[in-house]
Amino acid sequence: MSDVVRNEKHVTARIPPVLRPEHPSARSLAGLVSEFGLETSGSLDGVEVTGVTLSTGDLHPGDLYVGIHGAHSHGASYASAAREGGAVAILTDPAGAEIAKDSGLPIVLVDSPREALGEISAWVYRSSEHPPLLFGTTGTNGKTSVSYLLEGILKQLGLVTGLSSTAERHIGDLTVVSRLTTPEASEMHALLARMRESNVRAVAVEVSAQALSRNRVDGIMFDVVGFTNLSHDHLDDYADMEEYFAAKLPLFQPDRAKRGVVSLDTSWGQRVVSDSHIPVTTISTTPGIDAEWVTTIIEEQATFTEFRLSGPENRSLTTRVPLIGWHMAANAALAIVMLVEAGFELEAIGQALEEKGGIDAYLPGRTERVSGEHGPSVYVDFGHSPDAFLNTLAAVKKFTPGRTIMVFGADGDRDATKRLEMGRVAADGSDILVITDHHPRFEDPASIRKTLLEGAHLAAHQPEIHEVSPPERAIRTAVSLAREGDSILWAGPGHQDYRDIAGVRTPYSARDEARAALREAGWA
Ligand SMILES: CC(=O)N[C@H]1[C@@H](OP(=O)(O)OP(=O)(O)OC[C@H]2O[C@@H](n3ccc(=O)[nH]c3=O)[C@H](O)[C@@H]2O)O[C@H](CO)[C@@H](O)[C@@H]1O[C@H](C)C(=O)N[C@@H](C)C(=O)N[C@H](CCC(=O)O)C(=O)O
Ligand SMILES: Nc1ncnc2c1ncn2[C@@H]1O[C@H](COP(=O)(O)OP(=O)(O)OP(=O)(O)O)[C@@H](O)[C@H]1O
Repeated sequence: MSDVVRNEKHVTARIPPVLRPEHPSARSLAGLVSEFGLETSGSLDGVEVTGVTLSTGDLHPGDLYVGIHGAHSHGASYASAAREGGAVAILTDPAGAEIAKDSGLPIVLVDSPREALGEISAWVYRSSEHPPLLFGTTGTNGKTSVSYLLEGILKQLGLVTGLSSTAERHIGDLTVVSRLTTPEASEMHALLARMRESNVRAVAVEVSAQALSRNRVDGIMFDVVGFTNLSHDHLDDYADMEEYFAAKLPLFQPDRAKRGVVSLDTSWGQRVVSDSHIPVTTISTTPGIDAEWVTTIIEEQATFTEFRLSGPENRSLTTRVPLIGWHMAANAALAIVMLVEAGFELEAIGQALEEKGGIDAYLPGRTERVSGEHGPSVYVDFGHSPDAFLNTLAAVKKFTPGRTIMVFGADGDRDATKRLEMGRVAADGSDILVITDHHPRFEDPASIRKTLLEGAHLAAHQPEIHEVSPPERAIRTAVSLAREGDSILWAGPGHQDYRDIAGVRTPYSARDEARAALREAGWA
């Protein structure tokens, strides 16, 4: 029951905690104000700051509470609550200063608190002093995978590592489930400070487009950044693909990163190369694409993909990634070249990997096989875009002598324009399709399913189609239809431990549901 919070109305999954330094050092507020040349009101005498937060829900005594103009309210309206919780001052914009003027807290004024947050948090937490090696990965698909693979290889090279991803944050052996893909800047710098306490030497950070648009990695200089690919997603946040692409680009500029590695597997990669102002090297898995590093698939098995990575000066390495699909080899190769760009010798990487027969990494909910020796193979995956479906279905089909059954739904209150294409790609690549619900949030799940069905009917290939709600029933339907030799791909939920139903985080694990469905069907 430790991951579950009960209240009178609902059972909700616990919101994971923010990782902060255990022994923060106090910094004088007057020092901060003079360092950044800021205007203030109220007395700063003797005020010491030990942390920074954007949210009263995460507040610690000694915090500088930062009031941002949010989508629903102005953070400054919680200034009194922040003071009661032990905040020592508020940093906000002029509108926020007006709102917070009677809170009794000293006010530090900036034009844009979000834009100031990264540098100020870095100063408070001293996180940019002697930083670890920092790797940042962006792109539509593969960010989490590249980050876990980077972390795995760095561990094999003997380093104490850290990870910030959609699924989890890691500090050495400590694991905490994530909230956002990329945490807010105040949380990011707190995380880096905590990592320093644990002697972390290298950190893999997943950087979403939203993070770049919302200043979440400000105050960080990445040693190497990587670009995986760009395809249709997040067009609820961005007007079109051009705008979505433009949101990713700042990561490849000198104020954020020293070097970059860009995959040319989607044509957007070439655009990153042209528009970046840092030294970049290129990589490709696609035959015929002219890149400095080339990945060639050598062998594909149900438990691994073996590939050769060849680069400049006749350097090459052959290794295995413990995952299926060319895209996972592409992710692993990108991670290796990012390490080379950070100064690791390819030969040393090869030797370290050889000791375990390849890359040693566990990626929760990324084409994760949850079935046993007998019965259908069941994979739970985090794919929630047409391109992710395409690649994952192709990988699963390679190891499926029988029929491919796909179970999926779509996010409510997120990019609705991709739903038709998700339905079409899913239908094209499967023999049986079970359309179900994912996180409906505040949308009507039946209307989401209707659009997915319409998309499925647009496909050139028409599988047997079932519409089953909720997903607990859908996976049981899929298992009941499956035979030995068939595969079930359940795309969407991946590692997640809850479903968002009308704003309530209902505890839920697709991996556990799938295992239960198999057991009930006698396939345990
Ligand atoms: C849409 C969006 O960006 N929302 C972010 C925003 O919340 P908001 O604007 O709705 O905040 P609000 O409710 O108006 O409140 C204003 C401020 O008052 C604070 N507050 C509010 C209430 C209270 O009691 N006390 C309090 O302190 C809030 O923390 C906030 O700072 O500011 C919050 C920081 O305080 C963020 O956590 C929150 O991210 C939400 C959770 C979110 O879902 N963001 C999405 C868009 C996102 O970033 N997604 C990407 C996905 C990437 C991928 O899939 O590849 C990601 O990186 O995770
Ligand atoms: N290089 C790739 N190319 C295309 N699809 C991929 C690639 N890597 C992973 N995928 C697909 O995308 C899904 C999500 O992978 P991953 O979590 O690594 O991506 P992500 O960029 O972190 O996604 P998100 O932004 O949602 O966190 C996988 O489960 C798989 O279906």
